[in-house]
Amino acid sequence: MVHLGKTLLVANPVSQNGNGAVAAHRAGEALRSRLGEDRFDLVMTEAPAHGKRIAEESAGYDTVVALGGDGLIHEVVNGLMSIGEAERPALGVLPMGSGNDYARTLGLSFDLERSLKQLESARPRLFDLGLCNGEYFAETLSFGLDAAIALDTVERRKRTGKTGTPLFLASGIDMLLHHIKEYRFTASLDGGEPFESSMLLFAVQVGPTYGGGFRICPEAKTDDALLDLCIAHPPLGIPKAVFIFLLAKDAHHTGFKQLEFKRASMLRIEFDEQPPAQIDGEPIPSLTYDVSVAAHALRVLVP
Ligand SMILES: Nc1ncnc2c1ncn2[C@@H]1O[C@H](COP(=O)(O)OP(=O)(O)OP(=O)(O)O)[C@@H](O)[C@H]1O
Repeated sequence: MVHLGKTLLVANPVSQNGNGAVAAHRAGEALRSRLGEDRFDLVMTEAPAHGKRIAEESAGYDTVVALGGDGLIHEVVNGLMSIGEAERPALGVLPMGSGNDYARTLGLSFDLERSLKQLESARPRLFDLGLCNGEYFAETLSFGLDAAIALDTVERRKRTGKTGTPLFLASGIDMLLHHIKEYRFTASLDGGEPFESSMLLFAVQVGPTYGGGFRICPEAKTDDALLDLCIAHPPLGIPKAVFIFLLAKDAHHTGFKQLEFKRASMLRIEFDEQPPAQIDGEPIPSLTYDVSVAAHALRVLVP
């Protein structure tokens, strides 16, 4: 644990429907006793966007551990990336979200005691980030149907208290049945000739999953300096769309001819009409998206 160095724990007390608060105290006690009083601090986020501001000020630390879900990790990553490389702390994660896609990509347990043990023996590795319209993403950026699902889960969780896969399945089925829509776009990959097309879903992934474990780009690697894309083209009827969506949970969707898989380190997408769009589960509304990979940009602690 000494290898974490001076450590700041940034915890979202409202993550996972409020479980984050108790988990933060437990993790805080464990880390403080192992690292020592003078090498550990804990700050709870007080509102959306606070996690980013805390991380922006973390240059004196060796490690910043985010305890929360993908939303908090997104904020902390963006805060860390505002610090110059030489002073930038490494990122650690204690998963306490409802989707936990980044934690899944890192191979972390969702059980706090186990993830604390994993952090103890973790080693830093340089991982890629995505960058979209000036905002970094750790795992996922997507447009259309899958973004509508991701954004719907936030409202639905408040309404129903559902979390994890049941939450994403409920949102997914509802969006597929009632909100499936085509969007026309012009895209250019790696500075190449722009092409026009239509999509129902367009995912740009650093890691393989989104939506609480849907393996949309199963081959995506976090350190290959490339973004993995999955584009679902119309026509795609509702029954088939539901079928493919369910198959994607276990990465059995890749053979369908409506799905196109690509890799790029840079892309520009212009939509005719603003689609639902999410970046690590948070909305990112626009008509034009300039996306690139920030290769090996962040030291991340992995077991
Ligand atoms: N004290 C707070 N009060 C209200 N919202 C907060 C607070 N701290 C952070 N947030 C916001 O809570 C949102 C959700 O947090 P987080 O991602 O940590 O958990 P989650 O939604 O349970 O998990 P996941 O993103 O994996 O589904 C984030 O957008 C964050 O900005």
